[in-house]
Amino acid sequence: MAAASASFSPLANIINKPSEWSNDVRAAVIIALSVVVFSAVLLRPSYDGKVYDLGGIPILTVWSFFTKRYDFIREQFKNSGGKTFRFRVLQHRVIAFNGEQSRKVYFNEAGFSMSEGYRILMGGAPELKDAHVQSSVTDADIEDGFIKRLLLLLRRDRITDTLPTLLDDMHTRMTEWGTEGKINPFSQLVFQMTIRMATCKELAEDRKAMNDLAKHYWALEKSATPVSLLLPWFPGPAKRAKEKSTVALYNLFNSFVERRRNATVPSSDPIDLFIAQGDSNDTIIGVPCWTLLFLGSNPVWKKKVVDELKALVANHTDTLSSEPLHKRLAAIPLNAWEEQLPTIDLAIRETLRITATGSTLRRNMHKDVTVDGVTVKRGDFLTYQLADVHLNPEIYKDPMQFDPSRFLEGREEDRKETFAFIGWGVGRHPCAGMKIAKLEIKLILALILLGYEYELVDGSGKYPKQLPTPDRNDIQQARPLGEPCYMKFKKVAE
Ligand code: HEM
Repeated sequence: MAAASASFSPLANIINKPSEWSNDVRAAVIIALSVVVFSAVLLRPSYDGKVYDLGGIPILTVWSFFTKRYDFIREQFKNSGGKTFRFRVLQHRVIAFNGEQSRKVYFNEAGFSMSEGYRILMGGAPELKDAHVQSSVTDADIEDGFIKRLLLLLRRDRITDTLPTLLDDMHTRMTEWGTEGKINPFSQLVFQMTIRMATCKELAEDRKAMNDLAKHYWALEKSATPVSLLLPWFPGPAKRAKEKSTVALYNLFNSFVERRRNATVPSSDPIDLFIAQGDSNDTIIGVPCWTLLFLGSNPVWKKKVVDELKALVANHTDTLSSEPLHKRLAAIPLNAWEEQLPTIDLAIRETLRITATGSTLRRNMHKDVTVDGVTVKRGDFLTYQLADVHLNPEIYKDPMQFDPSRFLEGREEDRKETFAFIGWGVGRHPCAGMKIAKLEIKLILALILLGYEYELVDGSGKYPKQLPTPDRNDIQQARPLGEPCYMKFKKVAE
C-alpha cells in the first residue's frame, strides 16, 4: 500500500530519478547536503573541560527540549557523564546545571530572573497584545505587581473568611459523585477553589462561565508548542489558538469586571482589586490526586492520615453535631489546619518530592556569573531539573518509594544537602501561593478521607497490577502514565 502510494507521489518520482533532476533541484540538494555536512563538522558536540556543548542545528538539537523536556535533560546528562551542558535555542544559549554547588548559586543568585526564564522558554502566559488590548500597562508591569497583589489576596483574614465557601464549593462538586461509584481523581477538583480565591463570587458560582474558563485556560496552555515558542511570529495553528483563547479569557474576565464595576454594593472579592494572572491550578489539582493514590496503596500511612484528621475534627468541633461534614470542617480555625496536621504535611511533602521533577528556568539579567566553574553570560538562560535532587538515590533512599517517614527526625534525608527539597521553591523564589495551595490540598483530603471510604481499582475493578507513575514530560500537570487507575468509593459521612 505504501509502495503504491509512493509511486504516485511527485516527490518520490523526483527522488527516485536523480538523472532527471533539474538544475534547481540539484542546487537545492547540494545546499541541503552542505548544511548537513557543515553542521556535522562545525556544530558537532564539544567539551572544553568545564561544559559540554551539544552543538547541532539549534532547532533540531533541542526539539525534544520542548516536547519531552524531562527525557531530554536526563539523556543529555547521561551523555555528558553528569557534567554541565549547554545548547542553543535559536539565538539563545541555555545551560543545564545539576549537583549541589550549582543548585546553591542557581536558586540564590539575584541576577537570575525566574520570570524571564519561564516567559521565553515556557510560554503559555496570556499577553495583552494577543487580546488586541490597547493599554499603557505592559505585561512586565502586570508581572512586577503580581506577587505584591497575590500576597494581598492571600492575607490570613481573607483566607479565614473564604474557608467555609471553599468547603461549600467542594461539597457541591462532590455531591455530584453520588454515594457510591468510581472516579478518576485527576479531574478539575480544585479549579473552582482557586477561582474563588482569585476572582469573584459571580464567576465562581456561574457553572457555565467556570467551564468556559477551564476550557480556554487549558487551550492556552496547550498553545505553548515548540513552534509557538521557537518562532512566536509564525502564523500557525498554535499562534492562532493562543490568540483565540487569550481573547476569550480576556472577554470572560472583562464581563465579570464590568458586572462588579456596575454593582451597587462593592465587595471584598479580589476581582475588585485586580484580575489575577492564571497560575498554578494545574499543580494543585495534581497534588491531592497523587496523595490519594499513594495513600490508597499504602494502608499504614492512610490510617495515620485519617486518624490525624479525625483528631482534628474531634478537637475543634462538636462531635455530637448533626451538621454535615463540610460545615463542621468549616468551623476548624485556619491555624489548626496549618499547624495540627504534621502527618498530612509529611504526606504532601513526599508526594511533591516524587511528582515535582520538572525543569526550573532562569535568565541571567545582570553581569556574568560563574556557576560551578562555568561562566553564565548576561542574557544566557539556565535550567535546573528538580529530579536531579528529588529522585537522587544518594539523597533519598529508594526514591520512587512513597515513604513520608524519610523526613522524620533520625532520617531527615532532605537535610543531607543544601536545598534537597525544592517542592515549594527555595532561595530567592519560594512559592508565594504555598499556604493557600497547602490549605486547598488539606481541605480536599479531609473531605474525601473523612467523607468516603475508597480503594484503588483498575478498569476491570481489581486492585491495579501496577500503579500509574507521573508523566514527567507533561510539564504542566504530570498526569498519570500507564493503565487508568480509579478510586472506587462509598460515601460514609454526609
Ligand atoms: C501545589 C501547588 C503548588 C506548588 C507545588 C508550587 C510550587 C512552586 C515552586 C516549586 C516554585 C519555584 C519555581 C522555581 O524556582 O522556578 C513556585 C513559585 C511560585 N509560586 Fe507556586 N506552587 C503551587 C501553587 C501556587 C499557587 C496556588 C500560587 C498562587 C496563588 C503560586 C504562586 C507562585 C509564585 C507567584 C511563585 C514565584 C515566586 C517568586 O517569583 O518569587 N503557587 N511555586
